[in-house]
Amino acid sequence: MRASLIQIAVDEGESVESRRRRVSSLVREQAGADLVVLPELWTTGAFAYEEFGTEAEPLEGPTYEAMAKAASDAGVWLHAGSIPERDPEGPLYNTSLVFSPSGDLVAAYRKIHRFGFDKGEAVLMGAGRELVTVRLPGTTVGVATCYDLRFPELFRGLVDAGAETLVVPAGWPERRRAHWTLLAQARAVENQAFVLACGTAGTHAGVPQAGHSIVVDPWGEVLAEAGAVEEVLTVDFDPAKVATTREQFPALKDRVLGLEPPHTF
Ligand SMILES: NC(=O)CCC(=O)C(=O)O
Repeated sequence: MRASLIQIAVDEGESVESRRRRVSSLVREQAGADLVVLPELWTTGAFAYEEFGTEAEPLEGPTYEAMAKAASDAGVWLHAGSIPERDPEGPLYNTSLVFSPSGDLVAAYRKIHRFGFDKGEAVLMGAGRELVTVRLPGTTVGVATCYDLRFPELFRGLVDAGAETLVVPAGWPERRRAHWTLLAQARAVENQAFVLACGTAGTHAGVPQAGHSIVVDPWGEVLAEAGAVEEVLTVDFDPAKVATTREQFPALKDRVLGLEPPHTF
């Protein structure tokens, strides 16, 4: 299976419309890949809080239209990263979109863990409540977004739902790049799954982005890692390695569930 992670530079000098056109072209150039992955909130930037409201779009808005067309033009499965979604009956959401090679929307995932503690995304957006997996030929993909990477129970839920490949679009800052790499490897090892984590490059809202998109195999080996600037990271991987890893080192089968409540002495 060939995956291309497009690590987009999200800088303030470029308009959303221009970036959308540029990203559409980049997706089209990936014809021949099986799966293409884009980062989190690449239209605005994950830290450009002031733009969430002004650039929010309905689920089937301009980014949906552009990405559906780009996926079908390229004939690829496209995890189009996330958009600030305006729900006509609710708050904004940080929503990921997944398209089939014919350009049909096959999944939408509203980010569950919002970043910012008492500001930013955490107060400007609503929280999703549903885990999402998508059946692709050869592998079941579980989706999560950026800050979700810090919450192992979400990923274990995806594995329990059949996920073998974990796809994580992000807008991760340079300041915490060490956490990004470590957490991507940890989620791969503990879940014996591939992790495809696609971040942004550039600087927006004064926050330099980490880049360093990464693909990790179920044994925790880094198959490919991007640098700091905009780049397409292409990797070939064998989804069957999930089953062999889980058979040969069956740690997932040793889980002990339903423990008694803690005993405090
Ligand atoms: N956009 C995000 O979710 C940022 C997450 C982050 O910076 C962190 O977890 O650290």
